[in-house]
Amino acid sequence: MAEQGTQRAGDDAAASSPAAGAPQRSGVTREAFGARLRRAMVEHGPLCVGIDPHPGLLDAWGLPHTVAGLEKFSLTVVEAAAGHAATLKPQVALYEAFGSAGLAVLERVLRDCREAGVLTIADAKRGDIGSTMAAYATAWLSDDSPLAADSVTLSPYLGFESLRPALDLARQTGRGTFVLALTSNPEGASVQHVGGDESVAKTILRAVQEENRHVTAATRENTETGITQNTAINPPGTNCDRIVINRINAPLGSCGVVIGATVSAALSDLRIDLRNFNGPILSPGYGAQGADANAVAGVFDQVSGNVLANSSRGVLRHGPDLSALRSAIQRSGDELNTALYG
Ligand SMILES: O=c1ccn([C@@H]2O[C@H](COP(=O)(O)O)[C@@H](O)[C@H]2O)c(=O)[nH]1
Repeated sequence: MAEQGTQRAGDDAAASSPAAGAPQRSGVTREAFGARLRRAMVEHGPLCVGIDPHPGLLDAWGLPHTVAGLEKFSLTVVEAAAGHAATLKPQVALYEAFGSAGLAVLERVLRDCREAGVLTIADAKRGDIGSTMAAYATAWLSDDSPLAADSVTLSPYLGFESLRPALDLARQTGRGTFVLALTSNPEGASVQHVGGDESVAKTILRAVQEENRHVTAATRENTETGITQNTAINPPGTNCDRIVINRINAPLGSCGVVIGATVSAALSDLRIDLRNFNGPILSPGYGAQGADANAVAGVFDQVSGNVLANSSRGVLRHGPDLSALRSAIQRSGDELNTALYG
């Protein structure tokens, strides 16, 4: 993990103080997740590679359905993706399926990512009443936990404020959260699309935006004054739209959302305006679920610089050969770069 910077753990672009009442941690100095993610996206582009060791993929890779097979699969993905994608997202369920030995493999994966400097999103989709939520928060977001990741996915359907222990601990330890807002699966509509103009999804987006309120002023200032061109994505001389350049460089909050690349119709039906959204948007649905890079760009045209598009099976099917897998990751990253940043 890149533990650069000398800010107090959890500080974002502008000052923010740890929420009162949240547990104090060991005080490792770590730059805020939003800032670390922004840098990773500038350096490596908007691709998140999912580590989803499905039984069918283990078969396709010629690996046994054992803990050894799980480990070989996972570490191959880490090796192929490190330095070629902004983040890695292990799907926690597929490790839990192997019991405690599977979780030990996940601990190793998270540790290896940290050592390789790759940011992680533990896709655990946790959500519970506040007192239990505190234990989930400790597991995924505290410095001392063997399962600590850079960020974790959260389900707000016990009420957004039930997530408070995780939101606060993430801020204190310089980690991040991704809250489910509009998931990529069709069944999500029966909960998330309810409420018309005041849909459940819109309420979640508003709550997340409020969590990141301290980045708004900095973003506006950045857009008005102009900023350094992102030379990794837009080499000097590239004729790019200045707004896109600014979006790519704009500060990101550390609290993000999950919005599927498959929900374009819902975004317009529910009249959701993402223009001022100030956090990262993790977008599954690219690849195996049918959305291509242009579809991702179309869904998020107002906020392209905030998008982290996940592909799991779409790239994983190119393994087990390391160079074939890495090439697939690079191809996906390149097509997303072109589609989202022009
Ligand atoms: O709305 C959501 C939230 C999470 N996911 C997860 O992302 C990956 C997608 O895998 P693919 O193979 O690229 O389809 C998987 O881990 C899901 O649990 C999602 O798909 N949609």
